Amino acid sequence: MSTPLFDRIALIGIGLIGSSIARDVKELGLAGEVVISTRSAETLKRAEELALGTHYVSSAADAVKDADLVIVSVPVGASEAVARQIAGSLKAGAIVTDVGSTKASVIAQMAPHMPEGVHFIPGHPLAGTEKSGPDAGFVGLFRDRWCIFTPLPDTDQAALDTLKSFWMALGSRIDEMDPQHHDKVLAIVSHLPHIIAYNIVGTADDLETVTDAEVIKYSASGFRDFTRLAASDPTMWRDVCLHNKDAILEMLARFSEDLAYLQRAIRWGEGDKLFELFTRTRAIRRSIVQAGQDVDAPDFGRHSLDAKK
Ligand SMILES: NC(=O)C1=CN([C@@H]2O[C@H](COP(=O)(O)OP(=O)(O)OC[C@H]3O[C@@H](n4cnc5c(N)ncnc54)[C@H](O)[C@@H]3O)[C@@H](O)[C@H]2O)C=CC1
Ligand SMILES: O=C(O)C(=O)Cc1ccc(O)cc1
Repeated sequence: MSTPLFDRIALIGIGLIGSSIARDVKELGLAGEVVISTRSAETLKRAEELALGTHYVSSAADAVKDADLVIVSVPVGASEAVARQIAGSLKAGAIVTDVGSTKASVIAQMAPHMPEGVHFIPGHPLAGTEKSGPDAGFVGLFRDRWCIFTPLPDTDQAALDTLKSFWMALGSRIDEMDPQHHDKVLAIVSHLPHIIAYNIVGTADDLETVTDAEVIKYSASGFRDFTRLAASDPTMWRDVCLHNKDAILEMLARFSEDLAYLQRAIRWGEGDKLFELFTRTRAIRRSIVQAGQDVDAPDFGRHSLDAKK
């Protein structure tokens, strides 16, 4: 148990990410009170059954009253609606943060509504799974994972340090980035892989000459990896695509060009070109593994870590 960092934390949205934060806060004793609010009554009831917080309220505005830290964990397209709901009830000096997968759009949606004296600090934990909802969260999700902050130019350093201490208490490694740069980096390392996964699984489903039953029966582990990503939450990923449009389209254009190069090399039997690319990409995988960031089957790996405690 740590000393509480905050008297009262408000969690707006209690799905995979919000509920994982709640579980860590409870396990580590990081807050005196944890007030939970979410859009649907059914999810709020489930959060209460799981005892994720200390108070459960249907209104986001009521939830943030007197909160020292407010964490918004909703699909990025809902950011503005939440900012509007909470703006008038925030306590002076409160820290408001989010966990959204895109940053420029979340800032554009939320910052204009934040009152003077409230510290709005956008954040993004690079940790998750393909699952969603309050049952999907677990203790330790953020351990040894990066959490990237994209502070605004006038961000208060003391508030930023406090927020960093919170995420470090959850075990995260901390980085800071410009929001536009964040959105480009994430477009290639996270958003494109999901889009490619949705696409390849869709293509397999549409084939006339190979049945769905054969795809399921004979799916090799490479295809299975894609199906895991392609099982990710449709609302969340629709919002990511719509709210990081420019960076995703830029990366997709590069990707399509490179795919055409590969297609041509296969057509013309240019084995040396294929061999050169496959050798280069193998080295990237090896450096990821060497850096200790091999995160195969992240959810199962994490659960087994927890089970050993
Ligand atoms: N799933 C993942 O692996 C990761 C997700 N993220 C980001 O975290 C955020 C939350 O994602 P998850 O927890 O995975 O989603 P989730 O679908 O598990 O949970 C979303 C929660 O938001 C609530 N919600 C939706 N619209 C709302 C509204 N207008 N007002 C209040 N509550 C609302 C839902 O009731 C639910 O409790 C998203 O912005 C996502 O981009 C960040 C890192 C990883
Ligand atoms: O499940 C996976 O492999 C993920 O990549 C999880 C994830 C999804 C979205 C994020 O913004 C960060 C992490």
